[in-house]
Amino acid sequence: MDYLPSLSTTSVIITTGILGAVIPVVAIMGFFGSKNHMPVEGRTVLLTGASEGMGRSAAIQLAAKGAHVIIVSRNVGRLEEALADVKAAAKSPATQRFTYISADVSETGYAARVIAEAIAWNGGSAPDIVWCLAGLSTPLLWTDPAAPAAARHNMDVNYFGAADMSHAILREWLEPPSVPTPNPLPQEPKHIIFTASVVAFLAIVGYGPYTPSKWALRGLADTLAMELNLYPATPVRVHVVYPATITSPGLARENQTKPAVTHELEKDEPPESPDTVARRAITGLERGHYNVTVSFLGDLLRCGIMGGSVRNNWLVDTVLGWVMSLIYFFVMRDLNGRVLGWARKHGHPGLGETKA
Ligand SMILES: NC(=O)C1=CN([C@@H]2O[C@H](COP(=O)(O)OP(=O)(O)OC[C@H]3O[C@@H](n4cnc5c(N)ncnc54)[C@H](OP(=O)(O)O)[C@@H]3O)[C@@H](O)[C@H]2O)C=CC1
Ligand SMILES: CCCCCCCCCCCCCCCC(=O)[C@@H](N)CO
Repeated sequence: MDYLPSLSTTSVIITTGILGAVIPVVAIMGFFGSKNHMPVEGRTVLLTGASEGMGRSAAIQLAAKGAHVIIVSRNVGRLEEALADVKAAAKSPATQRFTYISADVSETGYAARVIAEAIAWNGGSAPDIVWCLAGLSTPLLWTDPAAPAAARHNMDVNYFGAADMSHAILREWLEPPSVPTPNPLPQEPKHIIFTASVVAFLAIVGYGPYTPSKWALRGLADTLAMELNLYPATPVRVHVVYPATITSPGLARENQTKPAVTHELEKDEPPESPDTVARRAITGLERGHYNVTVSFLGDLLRCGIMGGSVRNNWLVDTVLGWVMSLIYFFVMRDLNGRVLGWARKHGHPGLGETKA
């Protein structure tokens, strides 16, 4: 039996027609929504995982917008190099401040130390925005002997590294006022930003050690999005950014273990540079988006799995969600068919050798 047919032309025509009706609506709504929901000029931003890749690009772009910037990662040499580039991008070099803090986000207790050092450096005030970008991916088939240990490490860095930071910074931001003020002035919201991946919308073969750590971030963010309603006097916004493939040093590292069949399916999503992904993520954050995507495909995937997540635009997200329930009939036949076809062509992938 040939493996299942790929996307049929009918489905493409239907999809194009529906999206052709929706896209102008999206464009018009985007045009009128020009308020910046995450101003950074004069505010302090702390970014973990910002000495390389998307985090380094985001730090540079936020410095260019006037933010004071703290970058956090392990390797001091790379931190110093990245900080030089961040400083060079400053909008107002005479007044903006920059520093780095070396830390391993997989270590228990790192976050409290980093926040304490950040507050000491920042004149006694906590950072206004915290963006957790530190992460890695170890793609392996789940039967690979190295998969369980890789899964635990990916969870330690990608999930617990961000979860512990969100716990530490929320305890700073949500400290009850020493003197209760009956009518506090409206404050510019603080922001906690997680960085997941489109595989947290659509799981792909070969990412078993990685994908659950990014789905876990969605679960925590959705919980906080509801829980933060308990603190109306100190507004905090939570966001999750969902990149697809980024041509970063991390991509080169993960490709060393990535199964060939994973490469085959990933070809459908064109890779983007760290600068492009960071720029699109910041645009989504400035638009006030909760689940922030960096491509139209990513936004379709977002709408295909919203559940109780905060919507960016109820009308558009609902319509695209309906469309996606139709498209997924064809997409999942295509993706699963290609994996089945791969098995027919290449045979049993084996259980033994581990590349990690
Ligand atoms: N690359 C891709 O295709 C995709 C990446 N993502 C996600 O986007 C984020 C950025 O990815 P990418 O641009 O590829 O990043 P890179 O892998 O290129 O860079 C990772 C950064 O995080 C730091 N880091 C890694 N591990 C730790 C750790 N344990 N503690 C502290 N810092 C750490 C690294 O510095 P150091 O080693 O010195 O600690 C470096 O600054 C990650 O969360 C990733 O999972 C999402 C989708 C696709
Ligand atoms: C309309 C709907 C069409 C759906 C087509 C689906 C095509 C699959 C694209 C999967 C891309 C996976 C990128 C993973 C990036 C990542 O997180 C790793 N590089 C880890 O760093």
